[in-house]
Amino acid sequence: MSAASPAERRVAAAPWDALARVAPPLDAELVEVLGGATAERVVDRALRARRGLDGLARAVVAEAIFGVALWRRRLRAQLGDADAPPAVLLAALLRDLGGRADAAALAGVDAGALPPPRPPPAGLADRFSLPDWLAEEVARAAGPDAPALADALDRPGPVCLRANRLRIGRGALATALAASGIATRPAPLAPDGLVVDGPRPNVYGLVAHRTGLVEVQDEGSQLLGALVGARPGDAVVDACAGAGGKTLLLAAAVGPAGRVYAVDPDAARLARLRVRATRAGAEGIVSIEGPSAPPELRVDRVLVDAPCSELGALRRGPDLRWRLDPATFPALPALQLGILARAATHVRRGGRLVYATCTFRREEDEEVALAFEAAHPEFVRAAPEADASVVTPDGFVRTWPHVHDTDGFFAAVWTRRG
Ligand SMILES: C[S@@+](CC[C@H](N)C(=O)[O-])C[C@H]1O[C@@H](n2cnc3c(N)ncnc32)[C@H](O)[C@@H]1O
Repeated sequence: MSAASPAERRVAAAPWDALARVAPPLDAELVEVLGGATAERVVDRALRARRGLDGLARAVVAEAIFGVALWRRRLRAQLGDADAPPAVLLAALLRDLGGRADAAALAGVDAGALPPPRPPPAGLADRFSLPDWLAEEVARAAGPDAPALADALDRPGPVCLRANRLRIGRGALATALAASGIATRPAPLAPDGLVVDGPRPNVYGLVAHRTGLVEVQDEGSQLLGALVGARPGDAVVDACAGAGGKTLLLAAAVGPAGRVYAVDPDAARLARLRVRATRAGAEGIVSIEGPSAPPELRVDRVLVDAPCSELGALRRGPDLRWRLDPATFPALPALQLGILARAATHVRRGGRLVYATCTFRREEDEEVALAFEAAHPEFVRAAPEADASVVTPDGFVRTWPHVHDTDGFFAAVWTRRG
């Protein structure tokens, strides 16, 4: 068995002493999260029901609920009990990953309820608490790096911010954040990105956020937006805009003289996009509800941030892996190829097309890109304008949680023959 991994050490570093001050115990919340409720919402409700808690106790409530949600498979394996009650799983989290001798008392269970400790499991699925199908995907995608990738998916990742160029530059934003006690450093892969150093701040409570100076956006997501290469005055189609993470970046790049057509079939996501656009002062966004833009529209650049299996974004939630249904994956490549081919019709001659996903499944990534190229010789693969560390030998872009400390993204870039 190898030494403790960063994700395992992270559990051991939590301020577990504070759990003694958490009342009532978290049993009901642990039942909810193990039953399939969204971990973040369960934590919110748990904290609202215990308003008097100090900061450390609040932090430990989140660690306990997220920890049991994430590590459930590992804990059951170490207990040798697939039906262990939630409070016993919490005690096992504290003992077997947290290294706490007082685990049973802190978790509020009888010492006799905990079987003797076993050595940590060696297999990828049990050790890193992955469903079997995900362990197979991780092993297939990362080969000998599979334990490192699995470990990175078991950690929340840093908070990455994006300076809204319409309102402020990266350096000035860093100075403003420092004045609010938030230390940052420039994100190496994203020109407008700042990675937060130190404790996770409540970014949404900041004046800088309310006034549209800053967005929370993973560094890899910012990199994808930058690959589009949008310039001031450009017209861009964001073919799968969703709630607008990349739309807002594109709107900042094209500036007041440009246009971003934000297309998505999901009305609720587009509504969120419009609220965010107003806050960001992004006036050139035209939202289009539906599967595609009007057929006659021709633009300089098109981004297809396609719906996908989202395996590269699993560190965003400790419960996500248990809610995904791999039976839905085989239908994705045909959907992705259809969206890509339709969106490509909007690229003017000489214009640029970017296809992106947040997964590391080749079937949704390289294989979709290669099938598109084979059917559309008018699109020529272009060298991505990105740091060499994210460009694959085939000329695609790939970011990895365990290598770049970003979510796992894929991208392909083409130019339409002039
Ligand atoms: C990966 S998400 C987009 C995330 C967004 N670009 C961002 O940066 O925040 C994929 C989006 O594709 C949309 N979508 C689903 N089916 C679609 C289809 N057939 N055509 C176009 N978009 C679709 C979904 O509603 C979802 O918002």
